[in-house]
Amino acid sequence: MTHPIRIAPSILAANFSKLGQEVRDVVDAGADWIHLDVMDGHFVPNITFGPDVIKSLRSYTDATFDCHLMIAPADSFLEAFAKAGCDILTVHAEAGPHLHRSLQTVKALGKKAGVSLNPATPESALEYVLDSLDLILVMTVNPGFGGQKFISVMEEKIRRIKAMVGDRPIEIEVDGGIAPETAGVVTGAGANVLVAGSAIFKGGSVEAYRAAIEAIRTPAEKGR
Ligand SMILES: O=C(CO)[C@@H](O)[C@H](O)COP(=O)(O)O
Ligand SMILES: [Fe+2]
Repeated sequence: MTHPIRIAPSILAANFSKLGQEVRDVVDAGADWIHLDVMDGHFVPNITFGPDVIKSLRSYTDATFDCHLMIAPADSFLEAFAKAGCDILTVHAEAGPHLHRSLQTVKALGKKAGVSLNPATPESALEYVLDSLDLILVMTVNPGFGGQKFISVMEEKIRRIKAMVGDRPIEIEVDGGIAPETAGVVTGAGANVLVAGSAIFKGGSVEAYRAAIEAIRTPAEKGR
């Protein structure tokens, strides 16, 4: 199944003092989804924001809220993120303790379910949960921070995941170091959702965001 290319700006790189306006501006500039990086200072060595901040952003746009949960364990917080207005809840396979149960909980909350894999985690971790998934998030950097370099061996991993997915209607998302230079590489390997933080938010205006999104979308479309 072929999904459209989607550009999902990560607000981790936005101006946190005016997040609502940043979300509105980047959607006006052509963003398809808003990527929300939730970090707990335990699963990853950084802390960001939780469901209350997401809830306060919900009134700024109808765009899909794509929530990347870098928290362990995630299960006791899933309901709060669902109620905050997230559309997709992605948990890490490494966060445990029961990945299958986490995915069933997300589905029971009426949300789309995603699994993310750290760079060192093999794609075989997905084998027995494939039929519960709406999205697979391939980390192309180690999670925790924006502005890191794309790990090029992840191209092969995306390719293998694309083959595993087959005809299932699962979206393949990539996250970390996505920029005009890497966009075509990841879509050529099979990804269709491209998260980008620093490559989009560096400009600070709607016009700059529009140019940055197009600078990723064009090679992403060509790379397919
Ligand atoms: O999940 C993460 C980092 O853990 C990402 O979503 C980053 O926010 C991406 O930032 P860039 O690499 O695009 O600057
Ligand atoms: Fe992310």
